[in-house]
Amino acid sequence: MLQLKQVSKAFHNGTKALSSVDLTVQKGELVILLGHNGSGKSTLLRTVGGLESLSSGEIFLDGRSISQANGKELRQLQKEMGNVFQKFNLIPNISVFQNVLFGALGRHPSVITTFHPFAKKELRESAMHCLERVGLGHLASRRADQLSGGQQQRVAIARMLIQEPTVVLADEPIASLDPKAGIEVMNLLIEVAQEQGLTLICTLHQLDLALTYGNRFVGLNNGKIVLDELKTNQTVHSFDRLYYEQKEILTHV
Ligand SMILES: Nc1ncnc2c1ncn2[C@@H]1O[C@H](COP(=O)(O)OP(=O)(O)OP(=O)(O)O)[C@@H](O)[C@H]1O
Repeated sequence: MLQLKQVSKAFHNGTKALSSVDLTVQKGELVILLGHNGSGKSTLLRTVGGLESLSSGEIFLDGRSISQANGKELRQLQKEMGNVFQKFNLIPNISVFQNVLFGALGRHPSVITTFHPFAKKELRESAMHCLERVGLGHLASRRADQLSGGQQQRVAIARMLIQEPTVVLADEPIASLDPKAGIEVMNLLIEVAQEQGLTLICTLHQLDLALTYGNRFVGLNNGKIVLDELKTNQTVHSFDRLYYEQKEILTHV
């Protein structure tokens, strides 16, 4: 379980990106974070991921504080949280297979044992299994920069899977993709999250896709939570209402 308690974040330039955010996400929930540009979505994900300090408040993963953790504790917590970014962040001039192995560094923290040509058989099998899971086993030896955007994001998902996280933080994972590739990647992300019981927090700008994929919707405006709804039969109607009556608080679609 992930818990944000009265989380606020102000940057040095005075921008208040998050204000008194309270949010509890249960294991296995698929939360879609909505909000217009600058509403605080990325900052929220970065604070949960321990990449950004808090101005006040506290964040817990299964009762352990992320925001108060020391270096070693934070690295342990970060191993349990996988990231998928808008920019795929692959290493361009090495193979797809080696990019996936990079995700295992959290579990096998020695670069030598991870990347040695005779890296542990179990680790190599695991990387191949993750690549096959995202439908790219046949491209294992190809250079990462020779893949399409959709394929690169699949590799990023395989790299996240080998890490064996319990929580996945996905920041606009399909924003760089064309609509068809974007839907394929979202389908994959949701499938693997459901298969493995992962908790997913994903920012999206498209309300229609949010409704398709989320089972809970959290809306941010000016760093504050202004919407928190579970998906029910009524959700579509409530979104219609929110969209037409208060669309400025959600997303410009
Ligand atoms: N490192 C930083 N230094 C100063 N201000 C920042 C920094 N990062 C973000 N901000 C500001 O904090 C606010 C929230 O930004 P954030 O990136 O979290 O929004 P967002 O909802 O993810 O936006 P987008 O949809 O455009 O990605 C914005 O006003 C932004 O300009």
